[in-house]
Amino acid sequence: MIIMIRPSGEIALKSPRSRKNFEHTLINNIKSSVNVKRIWKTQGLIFIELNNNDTGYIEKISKIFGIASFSPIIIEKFNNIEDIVNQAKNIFSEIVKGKVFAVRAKRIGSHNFTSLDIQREVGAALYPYSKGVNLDNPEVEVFVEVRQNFVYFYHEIYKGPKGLPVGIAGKTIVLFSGGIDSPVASWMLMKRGAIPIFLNFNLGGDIHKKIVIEELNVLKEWSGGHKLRAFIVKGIDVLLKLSQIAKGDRVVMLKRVMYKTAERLAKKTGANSITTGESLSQVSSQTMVNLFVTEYGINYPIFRPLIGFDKEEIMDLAKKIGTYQYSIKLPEYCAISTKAKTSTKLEEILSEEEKISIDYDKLLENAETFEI
Ligand SMILES: Nc1ncnc2c1ncn2[C@@H]1O[C@H](COP(=O)(O)OP(=O)(O)OP(=O)(O)O)[C@@H](O)[C@H]1O
Repeated sequence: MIIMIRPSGEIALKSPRSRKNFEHTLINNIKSSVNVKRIWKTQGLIFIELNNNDTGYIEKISKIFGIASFSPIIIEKFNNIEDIVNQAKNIFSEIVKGKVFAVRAKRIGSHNFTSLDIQREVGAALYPYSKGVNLDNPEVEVFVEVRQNFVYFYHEIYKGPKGLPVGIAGKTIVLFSGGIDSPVASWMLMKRGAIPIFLNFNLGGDIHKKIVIEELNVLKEWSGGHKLRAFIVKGIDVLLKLSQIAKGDRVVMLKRVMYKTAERLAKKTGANSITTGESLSQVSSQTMVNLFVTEYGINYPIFRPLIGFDKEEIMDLAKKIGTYQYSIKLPEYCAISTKAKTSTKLEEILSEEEKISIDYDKLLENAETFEI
């Protein structure tokens, strides 16, 4: 089985050096995601020959970032247009049976026929098997692409997720709660080529951990075969410390602890950013002023890809990604009691922070780590 893969349009627009690098990463990701016997690249397209025992390849390829679309194809050599017509008849006569169809032809190279000739002649050859031709609204589209002395036949085009290949953008630390939003934020960074390293503060024991792992397994399917690393910190130890400070400040303080731990982890792992699932004004800890106080003094860029999304949009994406069904099982953690103030004061938070003296390195040393 041969698949023709069309990389995201964005890749073709890069400078030759970046393009080569992006295509190289994409090829490696494809090799790590499906069982490939042979892979080659020509004229901006990637071709793979799959080992026959790879089942579910359509679902797998449709989750590799950097791919715009793909088609299972049959490649043949030809001497003249009659060869092409005969081959098309063999391949497609069953497929157009009882259906209204259209032939779409493309041609690259020099030949003594045009793509219109191919459309006309292949159309005429298939017509007797079909229910008729309709170029505007066909039930089946038959594609014939002539490239120099080869011809490609296909009738299916599957969508890829577009974006850029995972790995081209370096690593980001994702503050990963297990709720609906942070898995979506992780997916969006992966879509732009980042490798996520997950940092979770466990606030709900084994149930919390189980949900986090289930979600990571779903995200793994989108990772282009990259290993995903996760760190699970004992969040309960932090909650105990927070009981010393004013109730209304606790949520923002907890977030500061998470950001600061993420900063340490970024240094340790060579990541260049921190990613969160925050969306402006979604809850009281995500007001603009609270985001300002939360990230004050953090020296890494903080990516919040969901900042302008409303909850419904985020939920729709979570369903598409596949994490929603696990996220909704996460219980609300009310252990840090009362809601955050909508407007915490930076000076107050900084002086309270001194009181609680947290050893961030120790939090990481004691974290449970695993790789998926
Ligand atoms: N226990 C946690 N461990 C790691 N990061 C967390 C944790 N809780 C929250 N975060 C980070 O802070 C962001 C905002 O969390 P918050 O609980 O305020 O909002 P949320 O809308 O419920 O987010 P989510 O749906 O991701 O849980 C999360 O998206 C995540 O990036």
